[in-house]
Amino acid sequence: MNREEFLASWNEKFRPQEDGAQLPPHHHHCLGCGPDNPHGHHLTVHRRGEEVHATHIFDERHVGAPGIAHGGAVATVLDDLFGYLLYLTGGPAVTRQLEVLYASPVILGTTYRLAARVLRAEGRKLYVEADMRDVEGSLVASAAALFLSVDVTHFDQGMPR
Ligand SMILES: CCCCCCCCCCCCCCCC(=O)SCCNC(=O)CCNC(=O)[C@H](O)C(C)(C)COP(=O)(O)OP(=O)(O)OC[C@H]1O[C@@H](n2cnc3c(N)ncnc32)[C@H](O)[C@@H]1OP(=O)(O)O
Repeated sequence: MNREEFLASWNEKFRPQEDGAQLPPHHHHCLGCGPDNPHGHHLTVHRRGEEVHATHIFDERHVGAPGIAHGGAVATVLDDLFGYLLYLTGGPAVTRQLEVLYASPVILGTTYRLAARVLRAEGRKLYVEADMRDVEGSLVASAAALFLSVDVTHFDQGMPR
């Protein structure tokens, strides 16, 4: 996909998304949500009111200590979920700062529920938070991040020359 096609597909994704809708992946090879990335998490995310929700099971590709998800893999999923809030706020932004609290080990092969929301927006700054819970509702991890809105030309930096 060249730059123009990529840009067109991204603009299409920013159309208003109905409550309950499954939101589109950032792109097909995104580490968090791209369906065509064999190393990725293949996150599936829905809009729930002013939040975005996902259910996720970490597997052997994400192992840190035996049987337990790597903290970086957990951070990846939380960061990517934040990237879905951009469909609600309506424009591209990137992570400037990310803080993760690991409340308890994330066990491979276990279902977790994630939710993220915008706390506040100040100019280009978007303050967001997320939590990840087990099916009983106990908190296993939470995250807070600052996203900064960017012009689409930001993504030109990664385009093949
Ligand atoms: C061809 C097109 C295709 C499009 C296709 C799109 C695909 C879209 C995929 C998305 C997928 C998402 C997936 C998950 C999200 C990632 O993973 S995003 C990837 C990881 N993040 C990055 O790569 C970002 C790397 N960092 C940067 O590029 C630059 O630092 C940034 C974020 C653009 C900011 O640069 P900058 O604009 O020069 O920022 P700067 O002027 O220093 O600061 C701006 C303001 O923020 C304030 N600020 C900065 N840091 C802080 C802080 N920690 N606390 C408080 N204030 C702060 C500054 O004081 C300043 O305030 P003002 O002076 O304006 O009042």
